[in-house]
Amino acid sequence: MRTDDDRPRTPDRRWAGSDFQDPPRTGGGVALCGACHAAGRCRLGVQRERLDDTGNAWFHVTCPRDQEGGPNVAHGGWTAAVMDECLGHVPLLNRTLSVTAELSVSFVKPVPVDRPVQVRAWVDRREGSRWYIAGEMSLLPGGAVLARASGIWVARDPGHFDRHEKWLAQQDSAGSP
Ligand SMILES: CCCCCCCCCCCC(=O)SCCNC(=O)CCNC(=O)[C@H](O)C(C)(C)COP(=O)(O)OP(=O)(O)OC[C@H]1O[C@@H](n2cnc3c(N)ncnc32)[C@H](O)[C@@H]1OP(=O)(O)O
Repeated sequence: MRTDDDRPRTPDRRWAGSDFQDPPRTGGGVALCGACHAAGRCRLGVQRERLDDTGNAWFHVTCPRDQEGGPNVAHGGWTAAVMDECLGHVPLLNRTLSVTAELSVSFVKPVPVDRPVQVRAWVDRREGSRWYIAGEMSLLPGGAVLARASGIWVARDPGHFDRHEKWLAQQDSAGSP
């Protein structure tokens, strides 16, 4: 009987012909990752995104109730994931595929669930293939800062995921230690 562990690992047809630099987007302009494409929405609660003409990227986000940690506040993992997602969309909004190499998050205040918050993200600088990106999450409508993040995203060519599949197959064929 086939199990999840021996399913074929080649990317399925959702990615066929994709250049990974122009992923599917929601009506609110939100770029969708693989699992969220299947769900038809960003499961983290990112509802709108846009890049303005000064280089700032703006995101409207609501923490879903199923990401609650303490009473009525977000799990810290949700906050970190949203900052990874939003900051990682900045290269995509500039038509560049990248992956997160480093991410640092400061949790300034608890993030309320079921209440819209805003994330602003921007490029601090670029060096070689590295994008140094920062951002902050703030409460609406007052603008109190809830979280700050910064990190490094590394630009990748579209062969990144194929190379990973080959690397993984090599690991598997090497057998257990
Ligand atoms: C698809 C549509 C979805 C659509 C929508 C989805 C959007 C999702 C947004 C969230 C993004 C993610 O979570 S991505 C998922 C989480 N991240 C990952 O899976 C990444 C896993 N790590 C890796 O693949 C690798 O370690 C890399 C690519 C980061 C680095 O690989 P590498 O083999 O070392 O690459 P290499 O060519 O030697 O180095 C490239 C450049 O990166 C620098 N570099 C390498 N590692 C690091 C590091 N830890 N911190 C800083 N810089 C580093 C090197 O100095 C070099 O700079 P220079 O000399 O070129 O200047």
